Amino acid sequence: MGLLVDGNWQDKWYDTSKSGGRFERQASQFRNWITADGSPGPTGEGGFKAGAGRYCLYVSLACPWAHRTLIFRRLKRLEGLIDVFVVDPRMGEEGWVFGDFPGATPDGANGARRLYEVYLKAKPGVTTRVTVPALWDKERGTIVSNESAEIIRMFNSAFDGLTDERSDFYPEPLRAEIDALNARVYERVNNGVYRAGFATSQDAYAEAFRALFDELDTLDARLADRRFLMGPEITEADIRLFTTLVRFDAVYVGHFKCNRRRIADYEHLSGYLRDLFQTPGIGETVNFAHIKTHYYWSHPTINPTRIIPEGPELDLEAPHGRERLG
Ligand SMILES: N[C@@H](CCC(=O)N[C@@H](CS)C(=O)NCC(=O)O)C(=O)O
Repeated sequence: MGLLVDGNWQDKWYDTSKSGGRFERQASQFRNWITADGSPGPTGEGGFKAGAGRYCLYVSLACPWAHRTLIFRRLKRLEGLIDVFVVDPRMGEEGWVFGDFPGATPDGANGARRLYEVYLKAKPGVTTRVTVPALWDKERGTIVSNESAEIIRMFNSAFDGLTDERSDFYPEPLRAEIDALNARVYERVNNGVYRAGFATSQDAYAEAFRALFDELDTLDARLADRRFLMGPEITEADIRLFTTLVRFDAVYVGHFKCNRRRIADYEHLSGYLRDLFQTPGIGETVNFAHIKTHYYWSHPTINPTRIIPEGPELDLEAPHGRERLG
């Protein structure tokens, strides 16, 4: 775990000393957008036109943020257009590296050994954390974006002219409601588990823990009479929640001490998680070996022995009976 400072790699854990033990996630730095015609997107500069084979994605199969982009790539049928390179789940003193863990790949675009080399190629002298996902442009030799929330929006529409896939996970009439829900879920759930797990004071942990479980209760109630968060159809909000829920019982309950309840114990969230897992294109992107190995191996301040638990047994394949909900 570390970061680049003026282009130099420094092996450093998150600094929580100035925030009362609270983990504060830094904003992503590369914020350009791929668009259908290459015009600029909401942030950054233009010149990133959608094209087959021009872009590739660096991901970890362990990472919930990168996982969003993998699901969108699949649901939007972009596999033939955008290659994926998968880092080793064991993130050590050199940060993310390309290694030999089963299911990891070499860097087929830049031949790097460590992901930070790719960041340096994009911007020599940069000061940044080196995170996944990162969307690479082979033509311009730079990172288009390392912000998953924006990469999934690009995938949702920018390549539609090149595929026959017209599904829309961010439909116009639902946008305001999706944005509002995303904001709560990001703060309290997606990032909430990290705020609990990376807290270095009891108060910071307790604060994150309570907000997380209060929000899970609210979401559970919301799902009592609707199949997905916005109703009968899957939207971006579901995919964003899914990648946290699917890691919850396997990792966050134990490793991040998010243990008031398991997802399996929730009346509606449990079936909802199974429903999404069994949706074609979604379950196939889940790799529990990468997920468990990453968290339990890569955070020595939390788990110094690096022992990876054998359990739990999960039954995500079980029937969920949610089709009848509108
Ligand atoms: N805001 C980013 C966050 C990405 C992120 O933090 N990824 C983690 C993996 S789960 C990472 O690469 N962490 C390495 C680090 O912070 O040094 C996004 O959503 O794309």
